[in-house]
Amino acid sequence: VPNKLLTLVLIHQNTRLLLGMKKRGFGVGRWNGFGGKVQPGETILEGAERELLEESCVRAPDMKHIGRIDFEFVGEPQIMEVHVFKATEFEGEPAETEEMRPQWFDVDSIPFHTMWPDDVLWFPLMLKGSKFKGYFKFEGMDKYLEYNLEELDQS
Ligand SMILES: CN1CCN(c2cc(NC3CC3)nc(N)n2)CC1
Repeated sequence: VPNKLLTLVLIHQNTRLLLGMKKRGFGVGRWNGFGGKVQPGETILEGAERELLEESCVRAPDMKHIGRIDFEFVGEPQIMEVHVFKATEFEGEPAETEEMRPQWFDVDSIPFHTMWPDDVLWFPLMLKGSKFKGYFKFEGMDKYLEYNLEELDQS
């Protein structure tokens, strides 16, 4: 079964990080970056740009691909392949949409208790500018059984 291609965009400006409260669908009730499914005929980057605009009303032309995390769920054959992007600049004003309610957080007070449980493990890599590759095996929505995370050489 081919992987499900998904995107996740974080906007990290100095000491603040833009997150959105997911208002419906997968991950509802958790703070996260912005993203969604990659559509046929678009690149992963185009998908990330499209979802960011749809979900937050901002554009981030400088977004860079910084990582990939594969998520397996016990009992589910399709792996979720999440491509993570980070941007520092953005155009427009973050605004609430049907999907997301945006809010700025200080990087020292990220609400990990109301986020996906994997985030506390890889957000530090994202914040310090590392490139990374990860794998998590989840059982249900709140627990992972296994994981690995590696920082990749930037050289
Ligand atoms: C389109 N979205 C983007 C974000 N994404 C996830 C998933 C995730 N953990 C996986 C166990 C679910 N953790 C974060 N931070 N984001 C799922 C798909």
